Amino acid sequence: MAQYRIVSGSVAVISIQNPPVNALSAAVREGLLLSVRAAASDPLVRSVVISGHNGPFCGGADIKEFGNVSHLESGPHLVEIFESVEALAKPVVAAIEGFALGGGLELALACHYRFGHSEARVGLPEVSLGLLPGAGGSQRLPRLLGVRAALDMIVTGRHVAAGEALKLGLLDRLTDGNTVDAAVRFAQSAEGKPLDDRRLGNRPCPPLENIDAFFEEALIHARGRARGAAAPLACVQAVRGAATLPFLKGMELEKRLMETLMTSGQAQASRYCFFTERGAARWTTPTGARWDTCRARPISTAAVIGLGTMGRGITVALARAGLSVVAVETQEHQLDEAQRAVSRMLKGGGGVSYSADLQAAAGADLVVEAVFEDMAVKEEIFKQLSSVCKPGALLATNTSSLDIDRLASCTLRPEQVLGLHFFAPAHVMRLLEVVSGPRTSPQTVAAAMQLGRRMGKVSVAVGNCPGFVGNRMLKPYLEQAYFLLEEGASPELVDAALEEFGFPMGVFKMSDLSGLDIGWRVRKEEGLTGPGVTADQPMRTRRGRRYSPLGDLMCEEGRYGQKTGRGWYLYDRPGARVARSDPWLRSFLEEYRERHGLLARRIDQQEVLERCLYALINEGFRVLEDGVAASPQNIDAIYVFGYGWPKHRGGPMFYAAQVGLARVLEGLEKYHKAHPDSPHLQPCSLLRRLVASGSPPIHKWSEVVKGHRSQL
Ligand SMILES: CC(C)(COP(=O)(O)OP(=O)(O)OC[C@H]1O[C@@H](n2cnc3c(N)ncnc32)[C@H](O)[C@@H]1OP(=O)(O)O)[C@@H](O)C(=O)NCCC(=O)NCCSC(=O)C[C@@H](O)CCCCCCCCCCCCC(=O)O
Repeated sequence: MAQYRIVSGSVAVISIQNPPVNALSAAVREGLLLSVRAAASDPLVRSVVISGHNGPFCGGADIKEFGNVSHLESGPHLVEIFESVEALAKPVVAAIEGFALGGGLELALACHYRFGHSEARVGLPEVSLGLLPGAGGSQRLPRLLGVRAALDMIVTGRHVAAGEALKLGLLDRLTDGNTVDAAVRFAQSAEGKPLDDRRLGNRPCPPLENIDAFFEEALIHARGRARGAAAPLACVQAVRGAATLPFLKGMELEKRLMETLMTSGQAQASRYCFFTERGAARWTTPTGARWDTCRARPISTAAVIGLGTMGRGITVALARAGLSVVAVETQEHQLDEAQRAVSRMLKGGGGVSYSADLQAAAGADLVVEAVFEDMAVKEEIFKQLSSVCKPGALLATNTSSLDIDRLASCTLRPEQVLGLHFFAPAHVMRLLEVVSGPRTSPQTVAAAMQLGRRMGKVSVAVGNCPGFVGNRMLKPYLEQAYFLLEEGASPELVDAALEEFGFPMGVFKMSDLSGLDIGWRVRKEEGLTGPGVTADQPMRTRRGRRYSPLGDLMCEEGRYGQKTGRGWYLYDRPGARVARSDPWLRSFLEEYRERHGLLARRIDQQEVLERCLYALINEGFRVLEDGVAASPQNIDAIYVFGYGWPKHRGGPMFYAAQVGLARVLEGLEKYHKAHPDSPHLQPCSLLRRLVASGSPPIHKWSEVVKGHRSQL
């Protein structure tokens, strides 16, 4: 839909009307084209302003139409509309408030002038949807900005603030006032002036020296960052077309590349991630609590207990969300250091006060305990908090795996106790697992979810079990990686397979980064290693199942990863980041295999991927079956935003659907037959039931899950 009105006697104002983001749906495209034609044919109209109704200019093409080719093809095409806008013989001014993104910016590029509000932002983020700007953006933007600046915007998809856009020449003018009024005044002043030179399709791209070398390098750079995603490479190709081909030829190239991307599995996966991220806000718990029926009590003050790395990050995240925070650290020397670190991160005080006394938490609406992962210490703190804090205050623990219900039992307000699993660094990472125990009230979940949103996090409501969702699924993945080393693989081989798949870091590099000692401590607490294990126990079996002591042996050697300069890889010094292969490790693994009578065999990347990923996915099905996650989409959001799962592969559960559930089941059956002592490879019953019911699409899985008792 587009509104059409004439103002000041000669200016046609066309206003895109499709809340909330004024996306270019078929109806909008229809309305837009009709309005442009009306303006062209009306002799009273001497100029045109295009704006967005009620604020935002336009969020781009309607992503909801992308899954359906018949939707895409109904109504006029964007390319055709934008050609008519550019060809209009009357000046057309885009009045950009809020944002002009994707097709929205492409529309503005087809206009002859661009006016922006000083707080607007513009960008071509199609790459993050597995696409390229497919309505002329890849051809017009380089003609306006030059190849370098345009390529940067198109390949990164970043949003550019109005001030920068003005400097780049992307916007012609900024205003702090009413953008449409300013654009109307300007349009009138431009009436009757020549427009040829304002039509970007008529302009050549500003020349660039050593063009071939430039694009070769750009391609190498993009390939290095793409982690297997095709869209960034297609973006480079399209911009190269803009730099080397006449406009219409460039448009043909853009169209060809777009058609390939649009129908790809990667674009489907990226689109799925877009909606999954937003869908997490519409949380439900199988106990009946829902986002739209629970009123959240507002939180305006918070206390953070424990100012180690996590506590500092959480303090920063809460302060940036506008909360008044009291940061408590009972160790005086740590308190000073933490205060300096937090102030540095916040670039000043930022509404944070500090105390060494737990009593300081008395007035807070929410307390986040962030001491180290020790149940006894946490229990003691929760006992104290229960009496110190005001009635109604929520008590949260930042933990990656401990039992929320046990902590709730230490208090007189179990319905107000929950887990907030932040990911390090807590002020940077997007994911927050909001963990409710069996007694946590829906209002408590609602308040935490709302707070997560204020902090800019993708917050996912999950149930209480060891490791919750993310770490619970990570365990079988890590376990298979260790087993593969025992069987003949090297850390380099395993990591290469996972990095080629698209993870930013393979499992062994990740383990070096986070510290091998963390898992060692957890295994000791679980009685899998350490003094509790009697000498007569076989080293490679625990509780009747296969166990790899490799991680424990590494820690006994003092190899904790990057922090000690040695782990699965070698580093130049403790704390250094560049991983090098370590000959010591090679001999260590050889000796280990010899000692345990293990014959090293040739392992290929496919086996690495299948063993590690299928074991993780299998646990994901168990998580669904147990009701610990409300949907496969929630699991995928957790993996994409917290564990580096590549967006262009959609998340583990989406990936399973894309590979084919029958194939995943078959793979698990094969590996379980070969490794019967590894229960994580035994296909779970939900996966079997889904396959038996014909592998329904992912949004229908919940129908098969239904009927199962939930723990959420
Ligand atoms: C805009 C935002 C920055 C706003 O953020 P905010 O936080 O305010 O709000 P939300 O993100 O929560 O969003 C609110 C609400 O709106 C929904 N939504 C947002 N954007 C869109 C959209 N573009 N389309 C549809 N819906 C949208 C969102 O889902 C929320 O609703 P929900 O119910 O989920 O809560 C932020 O939203 C944002 O960043 N949006 C995305 C911006 C973006 O990426 N834009 C680019 C879109 S892609 C594009 O524009 C492509 C064009 O370049 C060209 C298209 C040409 C097509 C040609 C096709 C040729 C191929 C043919 C295939 C041939 C097949 C064959 O061969 O057979």
